[in-house]
Amino acid sequence: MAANSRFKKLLFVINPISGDVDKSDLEDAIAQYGRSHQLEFKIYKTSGEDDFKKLKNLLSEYGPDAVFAAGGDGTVSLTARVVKNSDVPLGIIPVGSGNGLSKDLGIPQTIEEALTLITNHAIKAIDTLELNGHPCFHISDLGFNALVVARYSEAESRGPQTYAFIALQEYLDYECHEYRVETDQEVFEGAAFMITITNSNAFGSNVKINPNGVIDDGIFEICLIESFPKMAAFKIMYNLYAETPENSEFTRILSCREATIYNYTDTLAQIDGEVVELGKKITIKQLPKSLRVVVPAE
Ligand SMILES: Nc1ncnc2c1ncn2[C@@H]1O[C@H](COP(=O)(O)OP(=O)(O)OP(=O)(O)O)[C@@H](O)[C@H]1O
Repeated sequence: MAANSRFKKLLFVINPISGDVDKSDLEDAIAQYGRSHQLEFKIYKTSGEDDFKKLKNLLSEYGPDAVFAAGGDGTVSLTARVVKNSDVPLGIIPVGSGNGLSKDLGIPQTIEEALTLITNHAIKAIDTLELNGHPCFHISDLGFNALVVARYSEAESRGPQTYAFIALQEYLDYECHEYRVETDQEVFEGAAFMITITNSNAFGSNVKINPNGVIDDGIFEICLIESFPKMAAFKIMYNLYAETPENSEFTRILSCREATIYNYTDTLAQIDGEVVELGKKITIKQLPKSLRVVVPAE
């Protein structure tokens, strides 16, 4: 991890709708921080249409020292795709509902504190993943959670209560699906409740699906929750929150450098909070140290 030079010119990507909160305070806070630290900056507000292309153009025209994503995991993922494989680092101001990657990177969770990383930070190069060519910067999964994410994206209200309500409704009738997971180390074949693919540790909800994952070690994890009797759900959840998934006989973590998953029934998949069509054969590739991120100085 490199301690880094001062940023002088910044691009902020603000999602006006993320986390269901008004962003005028955020814009005021950015303007104030910019004034007091003599920063040149631009704000790009996402529209949900063509943002990737517009941001790619803005990145090359404006030439910022860093790009800060102010939104939830979807906005972070959009901005990460824009700066990936460039020298421009990604900063995060967490103003979504989950903010998973920012928590895993130790980024402060208030706007005021997150802004201080502009002037006092380190830069870390992290590994990212691709699932059938779709980039993943935090967590992907197949099965139960992807179904809940799909229903949540269509829900009229947002927030953890809505998510928990949908999860409970879907859980009661959920049937596990059959998969085959081939990694460079081992093979799993059987029914699973969900399969999570990640370099990171926890979902935005703080469920530690992969407590020992290291985001820049060249290795990623496939976390299996195998088919289990409904009565075992509480114990599984307890062990996930307690960071002891190994205490549950229904969870298993495969560490690997590459993998192929056969999703025989083509169950739903989600990548960083967005539902994606991946088909029945999913090839997972790791791209070591392919994204530079702004993190707290040590
Ligand atoms: N101006 C806009 N109007 C409507 N939708 C938008 C707009 N800008 C971005 N979006 C949509 O917002 C979604 C991304 O939201 P994001 O993930 O950042 O916030 P969130 O869902 O509240 O937080 P989290 O992912 O942390 O739960 C994308 O689907 C994107 O298309």
